[in-house]
Amino acid sequence: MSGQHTAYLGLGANQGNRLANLLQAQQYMRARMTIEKTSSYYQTEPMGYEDQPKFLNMVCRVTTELGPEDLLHFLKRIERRMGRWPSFRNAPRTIDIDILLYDDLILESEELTIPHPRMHERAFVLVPLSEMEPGLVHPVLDRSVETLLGGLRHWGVAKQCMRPRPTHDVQQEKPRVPVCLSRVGVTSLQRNVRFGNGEGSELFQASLDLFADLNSDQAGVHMSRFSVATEELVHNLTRVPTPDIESLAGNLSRQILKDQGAVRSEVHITARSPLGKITPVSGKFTEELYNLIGIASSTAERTRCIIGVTVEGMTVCPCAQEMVRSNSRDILLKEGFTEEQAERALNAIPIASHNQRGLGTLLIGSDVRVRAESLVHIIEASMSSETYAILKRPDEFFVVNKAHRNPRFVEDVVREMLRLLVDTFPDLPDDTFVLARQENLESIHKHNAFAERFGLMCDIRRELAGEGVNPIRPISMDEWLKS
Ligand SMILES: Nc1ncnc2c1ncn2[C@@H]1O[C@H](COP(=O)(O)OP(=O)(O)OP(=O)(O)O)[C@@H](O)[C@H]1O
Ligand SMILES: Nc1nc2c(c(=O)[nH]1)N=C(CO)CN2
Repeated sequence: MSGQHTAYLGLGANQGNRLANLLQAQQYMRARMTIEKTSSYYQTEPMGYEDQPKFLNMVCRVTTELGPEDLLHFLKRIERRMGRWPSFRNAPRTIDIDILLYDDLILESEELTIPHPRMHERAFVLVPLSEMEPGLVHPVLDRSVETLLGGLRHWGVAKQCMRPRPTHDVQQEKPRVPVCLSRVGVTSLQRNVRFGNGEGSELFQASLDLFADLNSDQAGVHMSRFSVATEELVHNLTRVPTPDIESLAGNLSRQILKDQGAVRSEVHITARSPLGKITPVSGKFTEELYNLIGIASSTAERTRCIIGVTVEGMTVCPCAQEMVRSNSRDILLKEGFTEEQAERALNAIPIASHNQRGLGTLLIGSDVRVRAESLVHIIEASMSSETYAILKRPDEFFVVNKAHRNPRFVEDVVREMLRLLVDTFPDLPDDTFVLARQENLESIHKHNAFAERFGLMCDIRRELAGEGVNPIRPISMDEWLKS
């Protein structure tokens, strides 16, 4: 037999920690099958040999590639691994796993009978099975599980509530330290998210930070329930594709606002995204990963969204390059070159300097849609050189040469990003929020170098046009999101 088969398995335990045994058995089973559905857990009176502790029973539906005999042997090995050794029929056990049904198979061999020869007379099998699939038909008796159960006189089974029931709600209690909190949240929640539309969607690995600002009557309590509610919300909203990262951030923030009765909510999503590129000289295809960023903030009145990217590139230090150049000039003069010859030589060849991996970030808050890929290209073009995941020798030379002909400080990169942004998107409205940031992982220092500019598009445009600086302090991202 090959392919996938559907089987129903009955599990029982009446020794040791019964629930732990049933859960452990399922964990072992997953190595060779997918557990598609499980019933509740039932406390059941022992049948057959009655002088023994009560059982905990459950059934599950699985799919497996194992044939019936191999499945039986696999299950028996799990039973042995869990400390069950052959004993008398119906004896107490740490775990018992029976094959109840296997596709529509009817089989009777020396070691295996399918359907299980006693399943139709056992309430500890039929009750959980009918909870899961009442209409399932016994292929030999040609009756549904529900009908078979109706024919049993004594059941002796009781559904178990496995959830702990706390006597009081700790999260609603007055805190021991009487200080109000401003906001609560969940950070670094890792999820796979889908972006796309009806025609197709792509899977991205994402990290989410979610916050709710508390109003005065909530501010005194803990709100740690937030994390449970939020995990569920994120699970539900990320199962289906969303058109883009800002829509997902917006949907999440609106829902948190509603669910938590918060004054304001804020969601930050970072997703690792691929972008295809061709290497500059060898023409090889490479896939670069960059961080796609979606931020949303919701109040009862409005939702503000920001989209952006963080991209890696390379910068060369202009300051060190100037020192090397001046030193090289002195050497050339000492060697007998004239001032003019030395200058010509220095202009003709690249000059050494230290260089670093730079992280450039551009964030845009606007109702006008900006493609993330466009921002990636703007950031890359603002550094000394873009970098590539794959570099053949000629590409490596190209990147080093380009970077050394194009030295830039972090401040230069930020200014260049803004110049290119304004030039590339002349239609972005004046009230668009912009943040440009460069962080260099310095190679000759132990610290990073950092520069940032945030504010409104109208002010940046005015400055770029040489029309002066707005005397009012530029609006920060936090202020813009809250405005
Ligand atoms: N459908 C089946 N599922 C599991 N074992 C089966 C099945 N049909 C036959 N057997 C055989 O029954 C043997 C005894 O099984 P097991 O030790 O589970 O018995 P038991 O749990 O004491 O009683 P019961 O079979 O009534 O549940 C197994 O070694 C196996 O060869
Ligand atoms: N309640 C209950 N009784 C049993 C069980 C069981 O799993 N539950 N298993 C048996 C032998 O497989 C015999 N008797």
